[in-house]
Amino acid sequence: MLCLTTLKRGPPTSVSSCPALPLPTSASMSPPALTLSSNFPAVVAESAHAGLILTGIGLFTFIVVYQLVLYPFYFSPLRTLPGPPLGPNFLIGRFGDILNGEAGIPQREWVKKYGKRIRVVGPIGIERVIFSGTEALQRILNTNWISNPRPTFVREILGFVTGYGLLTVTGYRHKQMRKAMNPAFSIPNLAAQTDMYYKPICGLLAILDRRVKETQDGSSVEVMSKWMNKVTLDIICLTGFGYETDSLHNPHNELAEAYEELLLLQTGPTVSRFIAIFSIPGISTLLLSEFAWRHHNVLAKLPLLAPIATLLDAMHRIKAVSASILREKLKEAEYLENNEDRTAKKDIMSLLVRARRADQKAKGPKGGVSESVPYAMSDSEMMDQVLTFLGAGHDTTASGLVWTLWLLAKNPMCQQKLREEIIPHTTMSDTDDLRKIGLGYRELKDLVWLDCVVQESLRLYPPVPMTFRQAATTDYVDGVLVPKGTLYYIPIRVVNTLKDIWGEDAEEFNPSRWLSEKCTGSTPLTLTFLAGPHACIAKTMAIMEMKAVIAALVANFEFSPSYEGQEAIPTAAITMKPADGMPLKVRKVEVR
Ligand code: HEM
Repeated sequence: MLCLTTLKRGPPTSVSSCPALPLPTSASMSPPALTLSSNFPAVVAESAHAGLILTGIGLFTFIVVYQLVLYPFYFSPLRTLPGPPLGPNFLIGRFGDILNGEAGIPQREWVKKYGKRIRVVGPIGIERVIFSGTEALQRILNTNWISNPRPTFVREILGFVTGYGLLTVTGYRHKQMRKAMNPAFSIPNLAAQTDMYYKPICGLLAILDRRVKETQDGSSVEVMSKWMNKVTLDIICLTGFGYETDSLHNPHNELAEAYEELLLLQTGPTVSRFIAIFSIPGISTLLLSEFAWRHHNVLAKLPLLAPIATLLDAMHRIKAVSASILREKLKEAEYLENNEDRTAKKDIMSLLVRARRADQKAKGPKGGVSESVPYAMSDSEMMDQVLTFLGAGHDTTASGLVWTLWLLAKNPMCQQKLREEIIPHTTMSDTDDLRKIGLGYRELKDLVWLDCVVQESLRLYPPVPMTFRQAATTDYVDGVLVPKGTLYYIPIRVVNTLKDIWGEDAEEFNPSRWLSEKCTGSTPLTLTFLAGPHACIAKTMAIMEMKAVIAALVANFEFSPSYEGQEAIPTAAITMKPADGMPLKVRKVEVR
């Protein structure tokens, strides 16, 4: 047994200085000098080793106790902010509530109880502050947006799945990229694109029609998430790249299959695992390497890392398709230019490729970086944009559509009113008994009740229920000293349902509230598409697309809950999804 004095202070000067050692007998002391001196180096090494281990353990224990208890309780400048008590488990903080609760609802309850400036301690003692006042959010998202970027772990995860494009860049780089991309999302371009929505939409109508007709009672239960994911993927591929996926008719389409696998990874526990893994410095570079791809099968065998293997595999396939889409677009642009063909391709990528060629020409062979010279995206940045459109551009809209259908299913009168508004704008198809719809940008915008329904659904069930920012500098926000490095939890769903903004029925579905907004001309703050320079670049596009899909569906089908007492269970992952995929009963609307 080693004595403590030995461990703490190095080699003992005499045997008796170590009280834990039994006193040697005269027999065992022979020959004393020789025994001591021959063991001495080993004892020294062992003691030093043990000393290091104990110091390490002590230091580690101190750091853990400091991080989990001392800092949040006694030292943090944010400790006086109100908020839910620490725990119940110091290691995960309030993370369990967030993970197990409905998306955005624990936060809403805390804001109701503690007010608009609160502190929540998350895993390993990391504090998050939640500001839900308009001025504080304005400061974080708008006035001081450059000092409050997305945290690294968010950028790493988003970058891995949606490319290192607009969703991950910040500051001047972001300004340049956004400026280059804005024209592709302008209203004239979007207006020119709306007719591209209708091919996938008509495909969906025909599929649902057939499935309903195949049933005996004329009503089929359909998992809405599945169909909305397919139709939105097909639409973004057409409008984004002029690329026909037709995942609606082709269940083994490689893009659709890869995205389905990614969607399955979007569960609270898996996303938290990703957050932990992507917080390790350098990990995304490693995971993006050829080495990681070659060994991803090894990861698949380790239960903790298996989701990473699935992520690598799905992204590998998505990137292969994206690269071929981009190659085609570049070739096509060159061909059209060389042949002086002015045929205007209306998809977003064609516009970006054309704009890039023009900028490259303006820059000249030497290139340039000053603000006066146009900024031209590199090939890899273009590739990142393809991934961004695919990743950010279909899952979100699909989620918005699913929630809108759910709200309509629960509110049959509202659904009927919508149908009555839309049907006069439809024509009967010659080939089947479906109502065809081909509304353009302006007509979709002018359908008042459709607008109210879609806006109200996006308010109540925002597809992205929350996001994060991180203070890059110490700042005063709403009178609170927020230290550098603090995580801001941006409570999108909470702000969208604040009673002091939306009234007593803030948490209820009431599309009529948007009628009065139209009369007064002022729209209160909704954060569904965020605000400030990082607000969703495709807000108008997403709303138009949702309107076109909902109008076509409601004109032809009635939607109702699939069983008595059905409740929605919004899960808390990156986008807000119904846990059960949202089965709804679909019945054909009678044609009179
Ligand atoms: C209903 C559908 C959609 C919703 C609710 C939505 C919501 C959002 C939100 C909340 C953000 C900010 C995220 C953050 O900063 O943390 C965002 C950013 C973004 N969204 Fe969307 N989005 C939708 C559809 C789309 C579509 C269809 C596209 C592409 C075609 C798209 C592309 C982007 C991009 C590129 C950004 C980054 C903007 C920037 O930082 O400058 N989104 N979106």
